[in-house]
Amino acid sequence: MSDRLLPIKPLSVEAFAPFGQVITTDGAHHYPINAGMTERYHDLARVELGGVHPRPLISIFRGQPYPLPLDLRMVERHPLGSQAFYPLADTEWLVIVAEDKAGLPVRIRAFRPARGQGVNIAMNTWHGVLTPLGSPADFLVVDRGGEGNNLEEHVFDRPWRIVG
Ligand SMILES: NC(=O)N[C@@H](O)C(=O)O
Ligand code: NI
Repeated sequence: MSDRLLPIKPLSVEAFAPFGQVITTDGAHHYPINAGMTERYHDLARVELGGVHPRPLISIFRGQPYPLPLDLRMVERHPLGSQAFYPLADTEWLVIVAEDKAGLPVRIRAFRPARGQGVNIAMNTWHGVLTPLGSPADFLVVDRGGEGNNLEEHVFDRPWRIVG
């Protein structure tokens, strides 16, 4: 039983700003295209592609749900690129991120996105892996491909318990 508890907060643009961007149409710059038949919500997040011969990847992650309370044992980061997740259906899920201090994750946060929200996790930002809740869910993922190692993991000596 972990003695370190982590509350879940609602995801907001402001709270997530140190970790990347919230992908949402709320407040986004948008304009009509295709003779007015389509509205473009433009340039919602900053895709970062670093390292050697980088290229953007578009994938679908079919995530299995995690139970709450959840014992978080590991966070990871991608030193060579950002990673965006957008749910393809109305899904309960968590976004777990942390600040970095001397190469270690600190001040961990757990956010619960609202319907219509996704995230773009900035390059080299500590985060938990994709964490659906309640039922399996598909997410569109945009991240970085190319040469080099783009994954660093940190295993906590004591897990953090994320409570509902
Ligand atoms: N490893 C991988 O592709 N997925 C993780 O990066 C994740 O953030 O879920
Ligand atoms: Ni990741």
